[in-house]
Amino acid sequence: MLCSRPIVTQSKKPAVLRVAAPVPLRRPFDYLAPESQNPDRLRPGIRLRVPFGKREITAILLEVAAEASVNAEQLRPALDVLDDKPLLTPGIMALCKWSSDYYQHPVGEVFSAAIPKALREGRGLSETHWRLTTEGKGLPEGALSRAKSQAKALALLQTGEQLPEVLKNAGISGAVLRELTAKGLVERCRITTSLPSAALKENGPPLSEEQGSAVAAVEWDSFSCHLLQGVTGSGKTEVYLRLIAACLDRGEQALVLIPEIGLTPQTVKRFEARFQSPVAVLHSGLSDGQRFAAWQAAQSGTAGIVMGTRSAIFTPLARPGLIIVDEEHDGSYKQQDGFRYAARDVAVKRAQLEGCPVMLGSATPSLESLENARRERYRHHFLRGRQGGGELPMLQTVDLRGLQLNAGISDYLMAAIRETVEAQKRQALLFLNRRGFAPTLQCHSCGWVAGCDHCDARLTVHLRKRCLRCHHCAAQRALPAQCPDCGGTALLTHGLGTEQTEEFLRNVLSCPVHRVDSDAMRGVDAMQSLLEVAHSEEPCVILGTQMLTKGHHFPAVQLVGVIDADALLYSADFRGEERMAQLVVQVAGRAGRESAGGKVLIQTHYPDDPLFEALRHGHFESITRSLLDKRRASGLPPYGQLMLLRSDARNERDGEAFLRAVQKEVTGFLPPDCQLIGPLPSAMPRRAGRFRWQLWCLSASRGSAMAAARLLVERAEGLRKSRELSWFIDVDPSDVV
Ligand SMILES: Nc1ncnc2c1ncn2[C@@H]1O[C@H](COP(=O)(O)OP(=O)(O)OP(=O)(O)O)[C@@H](O)[C@H]1O
Ligand SMILES: [Zn+2]
Repeated sequence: MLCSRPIVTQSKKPAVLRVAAPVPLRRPFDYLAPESQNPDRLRPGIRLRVPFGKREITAILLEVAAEASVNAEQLRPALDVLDDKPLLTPGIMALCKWSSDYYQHPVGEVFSAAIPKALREGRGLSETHWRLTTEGKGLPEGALSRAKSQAKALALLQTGEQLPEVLKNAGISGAVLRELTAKGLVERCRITTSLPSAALKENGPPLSEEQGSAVAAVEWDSFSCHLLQGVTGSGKTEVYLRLIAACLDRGEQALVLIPEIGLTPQTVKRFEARFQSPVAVLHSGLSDGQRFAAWQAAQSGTAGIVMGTRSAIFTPLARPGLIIVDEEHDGSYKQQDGFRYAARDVAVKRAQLEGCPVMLGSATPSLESLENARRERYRHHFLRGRQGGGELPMLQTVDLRGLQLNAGISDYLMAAIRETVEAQKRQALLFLNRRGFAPTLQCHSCGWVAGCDHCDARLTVHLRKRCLRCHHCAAQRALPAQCPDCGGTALLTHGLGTEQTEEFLRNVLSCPVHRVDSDAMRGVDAMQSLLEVAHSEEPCVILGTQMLTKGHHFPAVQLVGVIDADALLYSADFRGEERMAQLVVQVAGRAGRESAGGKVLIQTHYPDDPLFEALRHGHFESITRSLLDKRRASGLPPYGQLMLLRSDARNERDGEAFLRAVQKEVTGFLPPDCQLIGPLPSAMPRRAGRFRWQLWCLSASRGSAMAAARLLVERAEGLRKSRELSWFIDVDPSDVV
């Protein structure tokens, strides 16, 4: 940090502490060591309190350097050293530095992703944890069952040592622990690097040949990347469980990424049924205290298994041994704001840095991963058949041309729904990727259409809440009774949403209809109660958006209907077709998971489209092959590396002008295999009152892409711009619209 007066006047050249500070600037900052500080304590990965402008902040020590990057006489000393030993492991330190460089994001903000809030605010780590005494371990089962809290504490401690925070989060008070201590059953001890338990609570089923060879192919102790392509219900999770068992057996920890919070309770339950070792869970739905506890359990090594959504990839592990990324194709692995990383790609990098195996699993792998497998960078394993009694469902298209539709449903689909819920007493799952009642409201007298004042978009009619809502910004207003232009009272709705189909089905069916979309499913609990319904196996219809496609297990679903496949067919994004194929295969995969005779009906006006043709024959591989050919011809990912420089401004032309200026600055300096395209307006140019432009940069190699990213950011930072214009770089964007 710069300061006008010299603070240090020692003759010997003082050590320079280079830190990552949690500020939006793309560079590290230098400080002097606090006076009277033991230099042995100054190891990379510890936290320091440092002055920053007029504030004090917590920063992470990156390195002790010999030379300052500014005049050494201007350095200010750090105020305090907060940790005796590094909070972050060398693996995480290297990962954060790589991510900051690769995604061109400020290093301090990247480090913030790796540390829970409590620690960023300077709180200390626990130095002790609780464990059972010899007497506690010997206690017969059911002892203390009358003292509920005490019994609960003992049960938790039976799975291994526990941090005070973990016990507190489980509702166990200090008083309970004191009582147990007085009885000589538990004790508090300093945290040692004990190994997590490798014992199993239950053995899994004997593996199929394909499962067995995927497990056997994983070599330990060194980096290797595996792609497990297994049809829905083929036993991918069983492969993960076996690998985790082997990892725990080696005294190492496994990190498992899953795409959705909604999937966590289910998956955690399945893992906890298998292993003695505690599972530390990290996702965005946790309180700060819960997050702190889970993070510590991972970092100290007490949790053998660490499971979480996207950001869990930055959790330090005392002894990393295995990384698993389930549903690796899922869009939620890409962060869409701030630090825009792709957790699947970061996971592969992390495995490489930590020297451990990583397994990516999916029924519908991304084209990126398939191409890596084809080039033999990843080892490719297949699970081709279903396990556990299910058979892959039959897929059929329903030609909608000329057919009468009720709330989007043809008589043919309706008959199949009735057959399923009324005759077979099973469940039907219907997929419609649009929430609300209808996407358009129009005046029948003058043609007025309800549009958003802030976006280039129409407002969606939500009949139940009697309002119009923009699905792109937060705008909402009451449903008008009259046309605001001509006063006409005949207002029509066009198009279809889940609310409308739900209402129709409720009127014609006697069984329950459950709607699953982000309006109906607020919070983790809503999904849990839906899953309870699904597992109760009562005949019902489950109607929902892509929330339904996320790997949930619906044992009683016999019929899957895709109501409007055409809506998926045309997309402004070059990944549109890939997503559509993944979505259809995933949603189809919910049918017939535990019995034969599952059926999938896809309603479309284009039954001859080659995509449907291939899907009908169950040829996901032939679809991906033809999609890869198209990408190769256009040089798009995975054959070229894409990044976008995006701007966002209140004035219609500012963003374009800014990107043009950047383009001019870098022209002639980019690596020869990089190509700039644009500036182009976004597919929806105005959103939430701001105009959005993008400059594409397509590179033939990763090395050039990284060089180009650095240059683009450096030049963009150097340009003058209006205060209300903002810009950012998106490396490997998942959405380009
Ligand atoms: N080798 C096996 N023998 C018998 N049953 C198995 C075997 N492997 C898995 N199963 C069972 O088959 C069912 C599906 O397995 P699993 O959940 O592992 O599949 P998956 O591929 O992960 O499914 P998803 O489509 O949700 O990704 C489960 O009920 C599981 O217990
Ligand atoms: Zn809007």
